[in-house]
Amino acid sequence: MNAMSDIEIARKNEQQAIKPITEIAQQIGLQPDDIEQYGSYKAKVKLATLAQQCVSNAHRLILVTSINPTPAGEGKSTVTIGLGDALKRLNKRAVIALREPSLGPVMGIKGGATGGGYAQVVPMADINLHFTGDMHALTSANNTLAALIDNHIQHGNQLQIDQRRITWKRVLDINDRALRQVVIGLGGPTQGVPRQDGFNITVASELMAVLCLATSLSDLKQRISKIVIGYNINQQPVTVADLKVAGAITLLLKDALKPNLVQTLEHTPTFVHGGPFANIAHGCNSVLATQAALKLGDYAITEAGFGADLGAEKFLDIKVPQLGKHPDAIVLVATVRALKYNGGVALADLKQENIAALKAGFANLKRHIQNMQQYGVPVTVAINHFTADTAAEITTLQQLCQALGVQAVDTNVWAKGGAGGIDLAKAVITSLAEQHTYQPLYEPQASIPEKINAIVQKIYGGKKVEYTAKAKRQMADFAANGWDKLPICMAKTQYSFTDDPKQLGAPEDFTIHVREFVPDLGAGFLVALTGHVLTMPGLPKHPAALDMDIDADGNITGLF
Ligand SMILES: Nc1ncnc2c1ncn2[C@@H]1O[C@H](COP(=O)(O)OP(=O)(O)O)[C@@H](O)[C@H]1O
Ligand SMILES: O=COP(=O)(O)O
Repeated sequence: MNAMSDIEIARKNEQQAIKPITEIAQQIGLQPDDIEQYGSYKAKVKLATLAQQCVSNAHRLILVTSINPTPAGEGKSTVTIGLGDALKRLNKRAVIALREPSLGPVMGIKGGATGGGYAQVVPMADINLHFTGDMHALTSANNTLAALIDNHIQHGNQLQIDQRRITWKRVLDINDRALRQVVIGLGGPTQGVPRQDGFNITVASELMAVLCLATSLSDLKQRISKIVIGYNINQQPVTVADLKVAGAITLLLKDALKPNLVQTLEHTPTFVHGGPFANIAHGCNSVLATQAALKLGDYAITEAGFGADLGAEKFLDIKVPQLGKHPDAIVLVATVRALKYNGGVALADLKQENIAALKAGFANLKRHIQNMQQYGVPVTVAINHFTADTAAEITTLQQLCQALGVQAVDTNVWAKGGAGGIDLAKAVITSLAEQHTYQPLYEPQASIPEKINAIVQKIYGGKKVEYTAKAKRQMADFAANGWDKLPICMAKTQYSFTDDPKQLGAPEDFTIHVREFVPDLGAGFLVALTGHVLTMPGLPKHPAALDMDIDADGNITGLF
């Protein structure tokens, strides 16, 4: 009999075992008045409730990251959920914090963001589709700002905005390459002012990053005020505050700011909030959700997108200063399949045993281990077990990690849920007892090139950085504006330490090419666009949408 799909497992659980969200909230001390229900199984937590709680030093933060992934992903969300369930089985007060899905990957190639197998959060279809409306609120807020910019130009352009230098893009939460470059305002004087524009995917919007880093409604509005939407005819920055619309944009996000509460298949409380990708944005769920997990549980388990060179680096160097707490342990998810892929095996051949390729691809995991150890945080490797993995491959991988002094735990949460993560949970608990001194990668007052060099040389393993003439001009302008003390958010391919998605494994002595910067002053970081990374992905030849369906009774297939 074929294994049940993610959606089938979730549907069976939702019919038989899912608990009312009020019971899940009560598990972590939240009363009905502390939450706003969205149906029986989803809720938002009131900001006033969260503001009344405090983070105890006894509470532990566990960050889950991974090696460079195959296109399908290597199981960070799955392992994060399974680890939370395993800690709960060990009678620990575990609370999970995840990012929320974008419809782009859901309809595209990656699928949802609710874990998989028996390590999932539910209600799975609700969360992966429209959830509590946060993505739609962000899309509306972003595009309302875009409309207000063009309206300002239409009605006299008092701020003398240079329509050739508007950096604020429209967004949609869809992978749609046809919208990357568009012309708007056609049709004559009453239809707007013609100009070139384009769409990003909603999760790449600076408003997503602002929502994920804001710690209150007033902080949200202050951050929104600082957003640079473009430049005037004297090439001076124009902000949302200049347009006097920060209040309106904040108003549109008043509910989206509240963290969403759901549960795992094993009823572990889980906050799912904010969903920036880690290749084109900072890749971390919200500060508010992570703080909620820390305040309401003894063990907060959270994840950051793609490999540790992206999501974890951005968690540690961008989110931690806002969160006010660094991870007490890091779990690095590795899969035999992705290591063989990094060792040169084609996607179609990853199910065949190949010890030599595993050993070759191990260089990728080794670099990620050493990178995370640079921050002074104990690292445990979670081997996310796939059915095709052989005993020889698992043993080889464990021996290679042991030679580095790092424990690699065979983790089977996809197939067994929390029961498959007990060994990992015990290893993490042991690592939490290790004394350590946290060491950020760079100091905030370092220059932009110094910060980027630190990331490229200490994390990516590269040798140098080349900047286009435009990027060099921007760095000079940023220094003149006093923006150069902000952290850097590297926009780079998720498949490689380099900015070439085909360079797998652990390349050395390579150059990173920065083509331009985007100053996200609201979020409080500078985005460095490298290589050909896209902020509006396209759909693949066979998008997941082709395999989706819903029957007359509402039963969904093809969602994963
Ligand atoms: N051990 C496993 N065996 C089989 N499929 C898995 C396993 N772990 C994860 N998956 C599947 O792989 C996909 C990616 O998992 P996910 O946890 O979303 O990865 P990430 O968060 O790293 O992107 C999901 O469809 C999930 O069901
Ligand atoms: O930003 C990407 O996140 P995943 O690694 O969860 O796909």
